[in-house]
Amino acid sequence: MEALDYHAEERRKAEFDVEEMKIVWAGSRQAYEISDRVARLVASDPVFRKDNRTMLSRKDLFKDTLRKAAHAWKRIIELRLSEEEASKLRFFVDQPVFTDLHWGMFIPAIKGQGNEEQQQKWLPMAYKMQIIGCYAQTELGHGSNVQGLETTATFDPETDEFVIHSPTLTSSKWWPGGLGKVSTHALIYARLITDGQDHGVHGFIVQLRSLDDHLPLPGITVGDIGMKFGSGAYNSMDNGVLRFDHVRILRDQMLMGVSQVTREGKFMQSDVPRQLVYGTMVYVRQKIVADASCALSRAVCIATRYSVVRRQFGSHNGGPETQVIDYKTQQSRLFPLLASAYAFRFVGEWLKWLYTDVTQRLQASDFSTLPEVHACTAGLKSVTTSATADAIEECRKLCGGHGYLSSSGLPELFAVYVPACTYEGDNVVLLLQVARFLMKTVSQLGSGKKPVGTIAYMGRSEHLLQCRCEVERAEDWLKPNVILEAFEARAARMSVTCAKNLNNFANQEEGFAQLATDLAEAAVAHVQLIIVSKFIEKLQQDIPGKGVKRQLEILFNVYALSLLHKHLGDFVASGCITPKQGALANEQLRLLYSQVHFDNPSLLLYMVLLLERLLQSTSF
Ligand SMILES: CCCCCCCCCC/C=C\CCCCC/C=C/C(=O)SCCNC(=O)CCNC(=O)[C@H](O)C(C)(C)COP(=O)(O)OP(=O)(O)OC[C@H]1O[C@@H](n2cnc3c(N)ncnc32)[C@H](O)[C@@H]1OP(=O)(O)O
Ligand SMILES: Cc1cc2nc3c(=O)[nH]c(=O)nc-3n(C[C@H](O)[C@H](O)[C@H](O)COP(=O)(O)OP(=O)(O)OC[C@H]3O[C@@H](n4cnc5c(N)ncnc54)[C@H](O)[C@@H]3O)c2cc1C
Repeated sequence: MEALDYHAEERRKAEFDVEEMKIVWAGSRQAYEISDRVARLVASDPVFRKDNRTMLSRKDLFKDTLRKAAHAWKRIIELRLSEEEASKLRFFVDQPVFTDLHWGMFIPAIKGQGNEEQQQKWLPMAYKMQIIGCYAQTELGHGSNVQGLETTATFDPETDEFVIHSPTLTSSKWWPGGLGKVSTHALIYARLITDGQDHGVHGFIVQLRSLDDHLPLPGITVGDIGMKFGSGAYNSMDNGVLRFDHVRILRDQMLMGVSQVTREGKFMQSDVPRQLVYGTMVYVRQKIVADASCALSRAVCIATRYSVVRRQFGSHNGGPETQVIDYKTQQSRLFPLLASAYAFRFVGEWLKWLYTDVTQRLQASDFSTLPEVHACTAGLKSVTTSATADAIEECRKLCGGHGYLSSSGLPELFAVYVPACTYEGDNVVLLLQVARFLMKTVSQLGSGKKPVGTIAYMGRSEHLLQCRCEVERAEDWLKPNVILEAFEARAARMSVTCAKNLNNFANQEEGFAQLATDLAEAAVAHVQLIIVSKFIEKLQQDIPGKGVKRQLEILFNVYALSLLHKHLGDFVASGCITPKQGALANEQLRLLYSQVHFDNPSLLLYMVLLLERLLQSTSF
């Protein structure tokens, strides 16, 4: 049977309403219709072809990218696409490009950290792309440590200007996307200095290139930092280097939404947390979580199609060989990745709500949820991108030799995706931010301050430290409340144990440094609990369509029990489950794999109905 006929056959065998499942994956009927419409637009437009990407030189790849970006912008204007449709268009064009940073960071930073006048001045030009901006924070010497940045912005009261300067080689801005060739402006993060006093890092809008001839302005040295990981991949982006030699800008080019400098040079810190200067990073981190489910679904789609079609060994009496998807080892490697795509999809939907909620609260000067939002965006960005990067590599291996061919789509997907574990915050550094939040919560347990939201379970830690999971048979692991309690108990015990061990150190900072690995692991346990709990909440919603909810329940159990199996040591060491109960969980997982199998290609293939047309535009 031809591969495509087989797929059609598999779809017909689906035990659930594929059309309704597409809506679940998209988030809503409207979102699905937008995705489908934009996917067809991209797949049918030869300008957006992708099959030649890995064969182009860096220069031709970059020209091709600019051509695509210009064509995309033209189509957005012609078709009057909404911001959501435009964002989908960028997603399906599927090539890192300077507009990611213009729309994804430069504009959000002005909206989040600029005052009203600055938004009115800069946003209309940015929306019309009369200026192109980038987000220039990282330097050669500092990326993770933002407070270590060296670029200076010194106020000159004589002229009512800031002098932007790169005092050292390590203060050179290094990495900003869009900086190397395209951007006319940059959002520069620099040390604000007034009257000899250093007020820490703040944002400044600085013009880099002439709007007439695009040449660098006086005092500006700017260029591209060169080839990056793999051919094609992120080399379509002009990540750049930038140095300032006493460049003067007007005072009103400092973003003044969070803090201000008066005409007299007085520094004014608004009564808002200084960390709002980091707000753009929080915004992108929550977007990256949703993007993880998309990248993961692409890889899993390719690996499943291969696994359904590929046959190897097992022929009897000249009959067909065995489909590799029937091997238990193939299932145990592939199906948890399929389940993870859904898990990340749903937690990404929730995180988008959490971010929208905090944005509304900030407008009312309610900063109460800011710490939790920081912990959730940092932790979920870290856990989902690490898991997705590992999963893409696993999908390559699941496809045997063909997975290593560029035409499979996997090498390029891997090379484009893996920097997500680094940009927008190194994943370990972000886990340590989550750990800081957890330790602060545990330290306040006795204070009467009741933990709420995603950390509410910590308020039940006394119970959780004693509880034993009520599992006597494998099928007991199919109960969401049993799974949830196991994950809560594991996370609570790991955090409380770290907090107790920290008390053995006279100096908290020293303790935190010595216990950093345990703290990072406790952070992972907390974040995985959030993902599990949001999947359960999704299943508690009304989910229409024959068999759809049943399939999602199977995927939930595959996701949770495969994590439990992978981290069994944590669960058993923390006493919440016994080795025997762990074995029962693994037994249940095996049973689930056989259930997922019969629907898996349909589950997968409907997920890629949007992507299928795009995959056909590669040569895979
Ligand atoms: C029309 C066309 C449409 C097209 C659309 C296109 C759209 C595209 C969408 C784009 C999406 C994705 C594109 C991705 C591109 C990525 C490109 C990459 C960009 C970058 O990488 S930008 C640079 C990123 N850099 C970092 O992330 C740096 C990481 N480091 C830090 O964040 C900080 O240094 C730190 C948090 C690690 C430490 O900060 P520090 O000031 O030292 O603080 P601490 O002392 O640790 O903590 C002090 C207290 O502050 C709290 N805190 C810290 N951070 C935050 C925060 N962000 N929010 C709130 N609170 C925060 C911390 O918890 C402490 O609190 P406590 O005192 O404990 O109560
Ligand atoms: C493709 C790509 C695009 C990028 N785009 C932009 C952009 O547009 N704008 C921008 O400003 N930046 C950008 N960046 C830079 C990016 O934000 C930084 O690389 C990132 O924040 C990591 O910082 P770093 O490179 O200094 O790594 P480091 O922090 O030096 O990390 C190196 C190692 O040190 C470890 N480490 C560091 N600190 C600690 C600690 N306290 N405890 C334990 N371990 C620690 C890390 O875990 C890691 O293993 C981009 C980077 C990439 C790869």
